[in-house]
Amino acid sequence: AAGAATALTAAAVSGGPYDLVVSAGIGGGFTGAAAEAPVGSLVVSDAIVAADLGAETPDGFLPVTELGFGTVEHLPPEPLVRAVARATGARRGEVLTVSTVTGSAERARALVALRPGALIEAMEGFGVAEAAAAHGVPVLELRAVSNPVGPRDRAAWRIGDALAALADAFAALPAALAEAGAEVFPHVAAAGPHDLPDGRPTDPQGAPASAAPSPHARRTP
Ligand SMILES: O=C(O)c1cccc(C(=O)CC[C@H]2O[C@@H](n3cnc4c(=O)[nH]cnc43)[C@H](O)[C@@H]2O)c1
Repeated sequence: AAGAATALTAAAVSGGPYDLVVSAGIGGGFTGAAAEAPVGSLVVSDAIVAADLGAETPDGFLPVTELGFGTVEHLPPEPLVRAVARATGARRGEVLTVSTVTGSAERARALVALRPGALIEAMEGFGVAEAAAAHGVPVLELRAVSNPVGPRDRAAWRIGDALAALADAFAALPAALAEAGAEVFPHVAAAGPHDLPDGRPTDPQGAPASAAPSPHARRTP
């Protein structure tokens, strides 16, 4: 989140602001719920949810929104979610941000009871989404399932498989961005294909046609 905030600020100050923030990585897939995400599958967020941001009370968990401040979810643009799900084959659902990796079936059930639309949990998305929201930039979370959510079993983690699925998804992302196009990025479409901040031409997906790295497609820590 700190890296995303810093990169967004630096880009805005230098006159080449980002058009989209993507929080990507591996995560734990919920199983046994109405919808589930098996190991190796991909999930694209239709909501990025801070699942444990709030207060515990004798009567149960209260999200910060019920305490009267803050927010617990950010909603990526629907046309973008649709296009990314189609282009990558990802399941679409809620991506939970937690501060502790879930380690019991009881906690997994509690999370699904709290957020029945949850497909996957990870640790960074909500903070990244907060940074994007502060800059008015749309955000998306894309996760590949490395492990089932539930009793801790490090031997069951399949990080290599998940990262391979994520790399495949990124290869399909430019087509999804082009499909979502003007609906999600009207200012980019209005600027035309030759209007990158440094004047370089773009390819049909809006990426720089040259081999040089794009100011619109940078990675942050
Ligand atoms: O439990 C361990 O022994 C252990 C060893 C290495 C790494 C971890 C992590 O917690 C890595 C967290 C990292 O991966 C994402 N992630 C992956 N699976 C989950 C999950 O089931 N719940 C939450 N986060 C997960 C997370 O976003 C971090 O980037 C643990």
